[in-house]
Amino acid sequence: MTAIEVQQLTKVYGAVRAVDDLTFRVEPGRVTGFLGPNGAGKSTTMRMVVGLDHPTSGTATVGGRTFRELADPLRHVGAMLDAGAAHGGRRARDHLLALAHSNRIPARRVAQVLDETGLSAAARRRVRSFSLGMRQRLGIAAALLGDPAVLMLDEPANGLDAEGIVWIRTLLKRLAADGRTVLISSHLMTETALTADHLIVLGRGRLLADTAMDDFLREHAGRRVRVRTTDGARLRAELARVGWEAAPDGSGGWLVEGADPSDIGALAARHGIALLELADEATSLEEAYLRLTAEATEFVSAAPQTQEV
Ligand SMILES: Nc1ncnc2c1ncn2[C@@H]1O[C@H](COP(=O)(O)OP(=O)(O)OP(=O)(O)O)[C@@H](O)[C@H]1O
Repeated sequence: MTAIEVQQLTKVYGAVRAVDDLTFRVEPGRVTGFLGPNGAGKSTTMRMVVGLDHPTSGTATVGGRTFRELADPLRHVGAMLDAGAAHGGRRARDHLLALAHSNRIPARRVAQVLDETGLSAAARRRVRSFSLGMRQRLGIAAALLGDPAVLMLDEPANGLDAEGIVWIRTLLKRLAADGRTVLISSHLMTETALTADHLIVLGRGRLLADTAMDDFLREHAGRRVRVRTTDGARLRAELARVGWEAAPDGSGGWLVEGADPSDIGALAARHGIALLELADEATSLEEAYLRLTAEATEFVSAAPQTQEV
């Protein structure tokens, strides 16, 4: 079982603390979404995990070893941090063959990963003729090449079409179900909600959350009920009497923040109000995430300044 372990990791660029005393573990067997606003430190953290950047202090290890200590690292960690990394003049197959050769990976893996990423027909084309989505697939093919126990992908769905997005979601879930460690950064909340089981959220280089997706939604999302009735005005008045506020949903129904369907159903029954619809509106990951990061921003701007910016 191979985990990514980040301990008291800090990276300072001049006056910017890009990563600030970060500690977390990415566990095998599940997809972990890595979230945070622009500039939160996600890419810097990932770069330190694969040895592309040196920590100012702290450690980032894979299976207890730093990336530089791993023999044939692509056989342990597959990373796609920059889908533009392949040289445009190279043919896709040759790019993968060179990577395989330098990491002592059998050449037959090249055909396998080209097939797995849907690029077999384009294997002999030069990378410069590839669309953004095809480059993305090639980056994922390179990450899969060494059949690694750990995968780390920066914005894996970037540039993929609808079919490609379903493909990558299914692939990532299967890789995690195989027992691999899968870390994906993303700004696509709906996609992350469908793919990830666990979340690590950063804000200004610091850890804001490290939690199961379900718990995250429960903790940071508000409850909300959508209700439609033949007598909206009366329902609204009765709700107001017991402290609930019903707001029009724009399509003839009402939204009641903070309520549970059973609260509304019981109240309507007591007053003989007919309900046409009563639905628990699951708050989206996007709303929960925005609430958390907004709280963090408020906290940061309200806190005393300890450093010159
Ligand atoms: N090589 C560098 N030199 C100077 N500053 C850097 C460098 N790399 C990153 N930074 C700064 O570090 C901070 C964190 O950047 P990083 O790219 O890690 O964030 P991110 O969470 O990946 O953002 P995004 O979602 O926009 O990709 C930012 O303020 C960025 O400007």
